[in-house]
Amino acid sequence: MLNNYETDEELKKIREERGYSYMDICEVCPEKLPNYEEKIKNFFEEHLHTDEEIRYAVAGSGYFDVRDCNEAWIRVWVKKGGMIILPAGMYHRFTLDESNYIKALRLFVGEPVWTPYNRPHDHLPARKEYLKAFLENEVGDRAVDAAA
Ligand SMILES: CSCCC(=O)/C(O)=C/O
Ligand SMILES: [Fe+2]
Ligand code: NI
Repeated sequence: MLNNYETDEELKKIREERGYSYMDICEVCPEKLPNYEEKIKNFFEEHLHTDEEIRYAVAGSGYFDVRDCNEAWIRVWVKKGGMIILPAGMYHRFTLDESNYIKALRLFVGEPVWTPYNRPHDHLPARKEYLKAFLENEVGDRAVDAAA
């Protein structure tokens, strides 16, 4: 469990291993997040980014929704001490849970780019590379399993 994100050794190791040079804090609640209503609406629009989205919950909790290979939603409940890494090009959305509050570390490789591309944005290279790296492999794996 993360105690102090500025000194935590485990987090330091993850940052070094994965090259997460940038880190800041994002608090999601009406009092702390400027333009809260607009932002929370945008977070819940299904979108992708051209880089990884990395969030580490230091307080509160929230839901990250992603889709399985049949397009069904999978809800990931990220709570205090939990980390999520969404690959570049993976569609997702975010919403708060009943606690109505999350304080998350945002990590990034280099200068951060937070631009969301709402679905559909299948023509982006990041989307094509994501499909190639994850979904095509998975289909390939199943074909091998079926033949075994
Ligand atoms: C928990 S941080 C707020 C959500 C966010 O930054 C984002 O990009 C959701 O997709
Ligand atoms: Fe996002
Ligand atoms: Ni576009």
